[in-house]
Amino acid sequence: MKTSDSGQTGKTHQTPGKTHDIGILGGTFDPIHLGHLNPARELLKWLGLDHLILMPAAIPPHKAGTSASAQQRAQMVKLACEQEQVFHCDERELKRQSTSYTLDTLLEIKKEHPHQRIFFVIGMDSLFTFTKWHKWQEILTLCHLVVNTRPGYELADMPIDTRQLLARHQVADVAALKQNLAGNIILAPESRWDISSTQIRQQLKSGRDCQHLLPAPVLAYIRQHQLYR
Ligand SMILES: Nc1ncnc2c1ncn2[C@@H]1O[C@H](COP(=O)(O)OP(=O)(O)OP(=O)(O)O)[C@@H](O)[C@H]1O
Ligand SMILES: O=C(O)c1ccc[n+]([C@@H]2O[C@H](COP(=O)([O-])O)[C@@H](O)[C@H]2O)c1
Repeated sequence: MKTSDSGQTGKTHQTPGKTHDIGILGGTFDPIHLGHLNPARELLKWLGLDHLILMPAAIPPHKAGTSASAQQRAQMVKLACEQEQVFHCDERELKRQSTSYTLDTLLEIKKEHPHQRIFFVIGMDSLFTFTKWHKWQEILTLCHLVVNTRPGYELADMPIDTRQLLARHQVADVAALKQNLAGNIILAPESRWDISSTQIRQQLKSGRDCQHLLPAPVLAYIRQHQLYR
């Protein structure tokens, strides 16, 4: 598949008559799994997007390390995208030689698309640490945050910082979100997928079956390259 200068795969990004809003799901994707893809697919319709960008992090800011290399993780994301036209892989973070800060990525995208609204999609676990992210206030000047529910991370258990963040930035519905270019947080409808990359890595290591947890081509790649053993 062709890659454009921005590092994005060569699929069409904007369909005439459809929204030009940009949706991005960033992740370590070590490996990408159905807990990423299933809620992401449901979000498309809800947000009125025609596609979603999957952005593999080369050097994830808050993780001690990764098991698969950045190239292998990106390759698995690309395999997942080949299966579904609504997902596009953007490899720009792999091209930077530094920590994959979301702010840097958003600044680049905003420069390329100054008038487009950006929805940055995260899971509830990421929301709970968002106020520890690099220059998080500045991130909120560039995008809206769209938060997926995630088993094990309940609203009732949210840290005080997150509670205060939501008090200032949360909106109740997509119509309200679309009144602003950036700065809001919205909680997506309940979509519970009790799947994590950690769980998959552990299951693969102990020889257990994972085929119900990730796309078949991704599992085939893992086997072919003997990852997570
Ligand atoms: N099952 C899930 N439901 C909702 N969001 C998820 C789920 N799994 C991951 N996410 C979100 O997707 C983004 C990327 O996650 P990441 O690639 O770190 O996967 P992970 O399963 O959390 O990995 P690990 O277990 O290695 O920490 C994060 O914002 C995370 O919150
Ligand atoms: O910019 C930051 O400080 C920052 C801190 C933690 C996570 N992120 C981004 O959030 C996304 C999910 O991260 P992770 O570690 O849960 O895979 C991914 O795109 C990361 O680059 C970004």
